[in-house]
Amino acid sequence: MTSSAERGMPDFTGDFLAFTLAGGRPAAGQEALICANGVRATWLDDGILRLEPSTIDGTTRSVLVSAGIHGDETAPIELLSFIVRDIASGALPLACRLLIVLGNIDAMRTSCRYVDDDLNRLFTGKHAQLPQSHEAPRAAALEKAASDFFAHAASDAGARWHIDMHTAIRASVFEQFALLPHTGAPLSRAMFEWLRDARIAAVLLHTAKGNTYSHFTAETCGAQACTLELGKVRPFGQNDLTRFAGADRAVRQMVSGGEGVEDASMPRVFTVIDQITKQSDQLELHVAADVPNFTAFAKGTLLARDGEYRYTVRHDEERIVFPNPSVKPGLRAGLMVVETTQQTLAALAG
Ligand SMILES: O=C(O)CCC(=O)N[C@@H](CCC(=O)O)C(=O)O
Ligand SMILES: [Zn+2]
Repeated sequence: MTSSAERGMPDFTGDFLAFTLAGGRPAAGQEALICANGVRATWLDDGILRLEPSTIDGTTRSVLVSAGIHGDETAPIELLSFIVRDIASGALPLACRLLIVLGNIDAMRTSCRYVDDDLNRLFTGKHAQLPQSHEAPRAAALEKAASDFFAHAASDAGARWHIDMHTAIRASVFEQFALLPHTGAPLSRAMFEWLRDARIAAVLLHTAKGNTYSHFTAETCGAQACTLELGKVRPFGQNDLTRFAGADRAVRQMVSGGEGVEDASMPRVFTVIDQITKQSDQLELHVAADVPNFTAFAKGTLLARDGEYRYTVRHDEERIVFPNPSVKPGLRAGLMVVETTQQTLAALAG
């Protein structure tokens, strides 16, 4: 194994995003490099990189940080590539085993959410039902990479983390929010405190199993996992990365083992009470394109009709998240949530 300095920069750590988009592969025998501070960087596959500190013991955390599961959600992809650069150069100390994943590379190349199918609907084995889909092998590869990575992790639940970074199609009442998968495990106070430190304003609690990446790592790998929505979708190079400073700082703090900043309030919490599922191409969603995520609707409002199906607001107030009539039939066209901040925060496990 040679050091990156011996080989001369740039290597795959200098600009992991550019290297990945260009379809770069390390030369044979050059897949593992020793970077600054003795960090070992191992290129595992397109867009998949493992970084390890020089010493690892039974308490070392294992952290998966991913971006670009949707190819057009570019800001977190840029942030993640800068984190790789800074660890490799020594500017950011590394205190955990770290798996970096850039998700849907072909969709990134064409600035679209996906090529054939939404990658974030193909995890927990769903890819096996769509073997012809362009995204199916990628979902299988990402599942395997996560399983292999966490197979060598400390067994303590607090030692396994997955942060999956996205941006959303619409604006949002809460510009930055998180979604937690539903696995039946108790909600983790450590996760909520980290989300607070990341300046996440709201947390959405799923109440049903999903096929998302964070659901897979939570359920199958025992990770504390979340999906972050950090702002709006924009093309590469058009992001104001200062708007992502809170999450960027919190991810850097997690990987370097630094202390969080406790000067923000806990996020508000919303729990999913129903899902509007697209039954057919007849779906009418009565939510205009400029209505932000988490907009509230009053009891009795008709929000969707699709053949015989109707969605009418039942609670005094319900908020809609990710309304999207353009999804494929059978998929989620909107999530309905109600606020549960008090009871959720009161019940957090220590
Ligand atoms: O803006 C949108 O409509 C979608 C943004 C996005 O990609 N959200 C994730 C959320 C994952 C989850 O439900 O936990 C997704 O839809 O995959
Ligand atoms: Zn996304």
